[in-house]
Amino acid sequence: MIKIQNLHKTHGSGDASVKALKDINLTIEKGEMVSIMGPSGCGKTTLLQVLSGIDRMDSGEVWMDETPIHRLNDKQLSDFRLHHMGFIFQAYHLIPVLSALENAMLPILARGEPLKSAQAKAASALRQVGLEAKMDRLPAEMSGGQNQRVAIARAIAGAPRVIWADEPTGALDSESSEQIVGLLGMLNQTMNTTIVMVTHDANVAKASSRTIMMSNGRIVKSYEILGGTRS
Ligand SMILES: Nc1ncnc2c1ncn2[C@@H]1O[C@H](COP(=O)(O)OP(=O)(O)OP(=O)(O)O)[C@@H](O)[C@H]1O
Repeated sequence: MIKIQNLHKTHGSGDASVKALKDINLTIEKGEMVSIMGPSGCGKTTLLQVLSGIDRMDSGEVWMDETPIHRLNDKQLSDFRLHHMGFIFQAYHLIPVLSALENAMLPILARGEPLKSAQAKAASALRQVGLEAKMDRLPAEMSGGQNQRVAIARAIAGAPRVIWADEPTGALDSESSEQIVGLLGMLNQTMNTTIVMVTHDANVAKASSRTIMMSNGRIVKSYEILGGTRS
């Protein structure tokens, strides 16, 4: 479970400062698939970055199960991210000179696991996303949808508690977008991994079990989605 209490975040300082998050309170249960929506600049990416510990909050509390994310130092945060979180970004963030398999292995190697174990976990994740035949391909040799599937394999290879996805379909055409959303929904159900996803696209949000609407740094609405993956 992720529990967020009285969370505030300001970017910059002085006259140029922007209050990006204002008193966010939210609980996300284990195994939920949650979409965060709202107009440009309302604070969606900032929320994802603060929850995942990529960025620091001004004040408030973020608990992941029994772990107080707000109290961890930089080293503890980076260890926690490596062991318990997976990340998917709009621009894939794959390393161009590495194959699909090598890209998917990276977070596991970064944890200090042996090469063989990293290879086995990455290969299994690539099979789960349907890329068993493309493990040796470089990012430039695959489509956008395939690259995003590699990124998803990289995110799930280490069996994280939560996957943070920032506009995972933002760079894809509608068909690839549908496939990626279907894949995330399937992984959410079969692995019971919590997924928190920022999206502009109401069709993408439909696949989740709950949508949270933000406006001007605040959560203004939260609603369950009938027909979503877990309803
Ligand atoms: N590093 C930064 N320095 C200063 N201001 C920032 C920074 N990052 C974000 N902001 C500001 O904080 C507010 C929230 O930004 P954020 O990127 O979280 O919004 P968003 O809802 O994800 O927007 P979009 O949908 O356009 O990606 C915006 O006003 C933005 O300009």
